[in-house]
Amino acid sequence: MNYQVIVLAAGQGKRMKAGKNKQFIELEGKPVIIHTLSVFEADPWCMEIKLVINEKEKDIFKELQHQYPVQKIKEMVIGGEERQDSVYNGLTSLQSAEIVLVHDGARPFISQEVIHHLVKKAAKEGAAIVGVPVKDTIKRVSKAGVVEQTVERSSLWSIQTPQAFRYAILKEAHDKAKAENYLGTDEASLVERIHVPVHIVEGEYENFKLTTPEDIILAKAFLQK
Ligand SMILES: Nc1ccn([C@@H]2O[C@H](COP(=O)(O)OP(=O)(O)OP(=O)(O)O)[C@@H](O)[C@H]2O)c(=O)n1
Ligand SMILES: C[C@](O)(CO)[C@H](O)COP(=O)(O)O
Repeated sequence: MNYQVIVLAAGQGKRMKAGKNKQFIELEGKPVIIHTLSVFEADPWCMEIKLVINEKEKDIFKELQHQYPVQKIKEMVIGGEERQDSVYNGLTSLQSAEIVLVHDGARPFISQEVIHHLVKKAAKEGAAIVGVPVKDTIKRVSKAGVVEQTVERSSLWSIQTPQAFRYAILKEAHDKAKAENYLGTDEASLVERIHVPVHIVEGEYENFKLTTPEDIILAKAFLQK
């Protein structure tokens, strides 16, 4: 089974407060983005990687590509203002595609096993995403900081990437969102708006997104495991 993947690295990493794009933070001597790309480079099902970058960081990424060559990157794509714009640019740069995955460069611990479950599901159903059941008790809280409700947890999932779709479905969802100025936090939220059922594949808690400084401590601990 084959797929193409859009790997997103064009964000600023503001919440990480590292003074640079969090993709360049080193874990065990290698930048985060290289850890992430290595998973797809090693996966025989992955035919092509579209790496989406910030125009201003082109030279840094070219240097990285020189230092850590990734054969499946045929070209780098320039991202946009919002994550969704970056995905769109990656998507429209694909010449032809059947199954497309979208993955955050900031999730370096995705496993090949989960990717394969996801790709099989997307090939069968058209749309599939990776998630894990929430572990905490979840409450709805008012703006004044008072609990309004304890939400029933059994149907709540924390959603990760990769998210996988038949190309035509993801393109239609993005075109509609663009036309209606809708901004979602993930691809599935756009696909839900064109009424295509999105299937969940249970993933791993290790596939967390490096978002704030504590995540780097966790990532280092995870790599030493
Ligand atoms: N315009 C954007 C914004 C985000 N991303 C990518 O989307 C992924 C998930 O986004 P997030 O964690 O929000 O990353 P940042 O935007 O970098 O972080 P922050 O929101 O803290 O600035 C990251 O790999 C990031 O590089 C992107 O390609 N283009
Ligand atoms: C797509 C995503 O990784 C799913 O968890 C996430 O929504 C994107 O990042 P953000 O932290 O919501 O900006």
